[in-house]
Amino acid sequence: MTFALNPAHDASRLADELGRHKRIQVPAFLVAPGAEDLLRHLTESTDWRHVMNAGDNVYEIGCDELAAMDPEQRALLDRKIDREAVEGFQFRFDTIRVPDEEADRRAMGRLVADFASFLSSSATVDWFRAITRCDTIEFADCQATRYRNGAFLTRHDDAVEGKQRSFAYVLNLTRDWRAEWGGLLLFPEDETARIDAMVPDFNLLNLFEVGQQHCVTQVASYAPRPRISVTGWLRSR
Ligand SMILES: O=C(O)CCC(=O)C(=O)O
Ligand SMILES: [Fe+2]
Repeated sequence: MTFALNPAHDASRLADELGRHKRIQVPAFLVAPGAEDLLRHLTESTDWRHVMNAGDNVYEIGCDELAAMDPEQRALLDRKIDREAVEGFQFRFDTIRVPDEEADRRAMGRLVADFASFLSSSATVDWFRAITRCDTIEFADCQATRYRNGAFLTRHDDAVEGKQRSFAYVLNLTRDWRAEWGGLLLFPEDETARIDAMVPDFNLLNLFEVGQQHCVTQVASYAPRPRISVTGWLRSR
């Protein structure tokens, strides 16, 4: 599969909106078959890793190992994570990571790695530079994420020393999602009483400037499907 940007995007309108609001949503981001293939590929993938943090440390475990955990140990882990999430930075979700280097992406030989290469190609980087009015962007890093029931990511601002991230992107792939299923991207500093939510949708790109507090609300216990996306940051080297 070769990926292509939807030719109907109006780059200067998107750039104006992003300049004004520091975040935009771009529906129908890819020419549709590319997004369909990516969703199928990720839905069928069996090598997802469950990642979670304890303070500054990140831990991961195969999703099959998580499922096979002793129930008491699992309950302890869940309780610890929930306690930390109350006011701290905490996350738990599933990931498939894509390496940053083009040669390693090729060697990975998977559609999600091809997508990362497409995002980092000179034509797509030029498009991102035009939309963001940020000429320093050189490549996109990339991971697939899957938020199953109970997954979440508390507020944070994506600014990490040395990573040179300018904008975050999230290509949402899940179809027919309902807001009450959770998995909403929120910007909690907007206002205290009333804030906007970005609801997942198929082939919908969210793009936002690094430095804004944001979070992903917990996917409800009753959500019938996982929230699947491909996400990362536009970076310079
Ligand atoms: O999945 C999303 O909507 C946002 C993800 C995010 O903020 C992150 O991975 O840092
Ligand atoms: Fe983030």
